[in-house]
Amino acid sequence: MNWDETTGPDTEERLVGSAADGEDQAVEAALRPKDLEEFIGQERVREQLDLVLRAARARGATADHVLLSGAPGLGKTTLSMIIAAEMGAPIRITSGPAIQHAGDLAAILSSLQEGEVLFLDEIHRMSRPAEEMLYMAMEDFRVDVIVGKGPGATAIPLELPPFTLVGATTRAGLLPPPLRDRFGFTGHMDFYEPAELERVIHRSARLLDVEIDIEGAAEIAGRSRGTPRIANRLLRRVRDYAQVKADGHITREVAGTALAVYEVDARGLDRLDRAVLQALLKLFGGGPVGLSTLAVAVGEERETVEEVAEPFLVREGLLARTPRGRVATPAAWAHLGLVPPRHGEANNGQAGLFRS
Ligand SMILES: Nc1ncnc2c1ncn2[C@@H]1O[C@H](COP(=O)(O)OP(=O)(O)OP(=O)(O)O)[C@@H](O)[C@H]1O
Repeated sequence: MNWDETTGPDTEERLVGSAADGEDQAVEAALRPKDLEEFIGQERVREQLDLVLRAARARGATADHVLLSGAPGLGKTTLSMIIAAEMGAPIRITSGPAIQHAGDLAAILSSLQEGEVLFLDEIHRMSRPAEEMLYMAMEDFRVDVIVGKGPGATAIPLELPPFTLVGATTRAGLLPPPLRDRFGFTGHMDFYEPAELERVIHRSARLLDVEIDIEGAAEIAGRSRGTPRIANRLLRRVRDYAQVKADGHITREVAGTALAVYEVDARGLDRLDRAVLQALLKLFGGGPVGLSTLAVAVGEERETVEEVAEPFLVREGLLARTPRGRVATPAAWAHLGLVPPRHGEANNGQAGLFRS
């Protein structure tokens, strides 16, 4: 697995990675729901946002600033586009890392039209000076543009048209409180339930003109790690398999066999996830074992194990991070079909024998 110092472990090649890859970007535009009605799941956020937008429309005002928090691929970009569509407003899309200097932000803000939605993805990764400029822009629709340098520098105030900022972040807790407080509405997006992902898959299958039955969609949904982006990606890979190896129709069997070929198991674990679990169970008797030792055992970087594999394993209740090290849960033994060593049994590397 590649490692990029600026962005962390490269997970793009993973079929179950939640970041968008090139193919996702090309297809996602066609699969995005266009209004709140079409947006599946996230009932509470949807209902609250519906009220915020209806009220703003009734007042003839620009909608309040909105903060969306949640893991990648849960629909934050989609929802920002829906906000713009529901308000009949244009949208400008940018991201925190793209704004290196306050001047970059000033250029964007000063070119916004009245009522426009500005979507700022990864807002927690914006530079500090830009962030401070954003405070004033959000509150007073005004920025101070600094002209010149040193003692002779002067701040020229610039009025902005009212706009709606939609900020997206993986964790709202990462935002400085002064920024967080300037959002009128914060929506937290949760992972999706399998039944909701089934609806996402049926909808995407319809749009992609793919035949799929109820059990086929359920099989893909169960392996999609609660994430619509992954559900759509798995659907496309299963469609390929169905076209080449079956009659194009996706059944439970076709989906199961296809995803076995791609090494995505029944719970959505891929090869890396299973390698980590297998090392933990078979080599270390279920732990506790230190992260670095575990990483060496699977031949990966420590950061890859910690940031790529572990979050999902922890979320699934298969692995626990404890002060003494990583520990497998009973569910991990069951998932890999292994028997945990009995209490007091020596951990001599023989633990974790396969059940016959
Ligand atoms: N509620 C939903 N209903 C149907 N499809 C959805 C839903 N949420 C997301 N999707 C689909 O999942 C894909 C990813 O969504 P989106 O790009 O909005 O995620 P994101 O949270 O903005 O991800 P990132 O943080 O990586 O930018 C899109 O193709 C979209 O169509």
